[in-house]
Amino acid sequence: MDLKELRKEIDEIDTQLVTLYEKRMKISEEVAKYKINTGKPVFDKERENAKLDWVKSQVHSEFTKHGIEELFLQIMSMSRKLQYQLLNKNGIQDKTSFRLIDTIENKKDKKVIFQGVPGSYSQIAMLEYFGEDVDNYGVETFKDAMETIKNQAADYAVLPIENSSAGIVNMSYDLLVEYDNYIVGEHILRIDQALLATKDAKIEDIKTVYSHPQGLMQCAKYLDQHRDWKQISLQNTAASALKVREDQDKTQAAIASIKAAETYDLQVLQEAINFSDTNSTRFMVVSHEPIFTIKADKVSVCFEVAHESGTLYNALAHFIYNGINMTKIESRPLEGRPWEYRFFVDFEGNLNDGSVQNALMGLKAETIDLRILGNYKKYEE
Ligand SMILES: O=C(O)C(=O)C[C@]1(C(=O)O)C=C[C@@H](O)C=C1
Repeated sequence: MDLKELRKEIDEIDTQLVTLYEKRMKISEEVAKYKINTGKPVFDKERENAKLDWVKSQVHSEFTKHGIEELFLQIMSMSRKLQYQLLNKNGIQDKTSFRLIDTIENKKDKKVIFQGVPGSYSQIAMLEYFGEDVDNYGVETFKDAMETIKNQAADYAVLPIENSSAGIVNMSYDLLVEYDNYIVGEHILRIDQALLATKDAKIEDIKTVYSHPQGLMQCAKYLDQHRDWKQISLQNTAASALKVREDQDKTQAAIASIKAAETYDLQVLQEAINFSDTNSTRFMVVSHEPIFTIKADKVSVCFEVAHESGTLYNALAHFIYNGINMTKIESRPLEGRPWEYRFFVDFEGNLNDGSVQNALMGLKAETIDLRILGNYKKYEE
């Protein structure tokens, strides 16, 4: 047979497949109506597994068993998506506990905390976001910040979540899971690390350099040129500046902000020592209240998936099939369960959008412990 004839045969089979697919989806619509009336969940894992076993038993080679399984996974996934859409149209939404408010821009009269001492990047980010005259104070650890917000002793906390050169701040991710606090805003700060020392110090005097591990990492190339310097990690960059000031030892230096040099009356021995000239840190603004505004255009969620082939793929399919743009995915190890992970996903949208509600409904049914971490306005310069 020539190619033309073979393609004609394929076209005939495809015509049947398309007709059958449409017919199947129409029945899925009827199933959705039944489920709307009875409250039965859309996702029926047992039924899907039985179906997959059966279709595999109908074909012969390993290769076609795998292919038919893939095909039916996709078909049933589309069928579920259609059903979630219909449920959503009928006003059956997963009630998120999020409350729509007019604005969080009313930042006056709010008490805001940051982690660290004055002069820290967190404080600078906080002042840029909330304004110079906001009522604020520093707490010692990230956990203290989350705890203070939980107890409502302050309204908002500003914590770093990611640096453009050194990557995510693990602690912030883990604390978002541990606490029922929510992201209500974000701010990006350009980070220019400087080498600070006492007023009488010269570069040749330096023997020890203090900073936050991220500060040391961001300046790795510069520190490589001074291999004889001992590197010591401290709680944060500004705390390193404070140490140098308190010790008044000209062999010590700190990697911190220029603002920290002003705050602690130190000398800037060298400016801009970070290796990336676009070095910046993204901070999150956290509140105890699950609130969002109509202007919010970014959603952060996290979830676990069963340790089975295809589960993450199927979960992420809810973004694709709802036309949602996923902007980030991260994973963090699960405590006590080696080599298992919790996934953190950021995507564009508002909790009021039908497509977002639809995706969340699907995700909730098909993942484990889905948490909506926040819906907030994306940072814009
Ligand atoms: O049988 C059902 O309950 C359906 O909703 C149909 C269907 C399918 O398309 O085959 C879709 C979703 C369920 O998870 C199981 C099966």
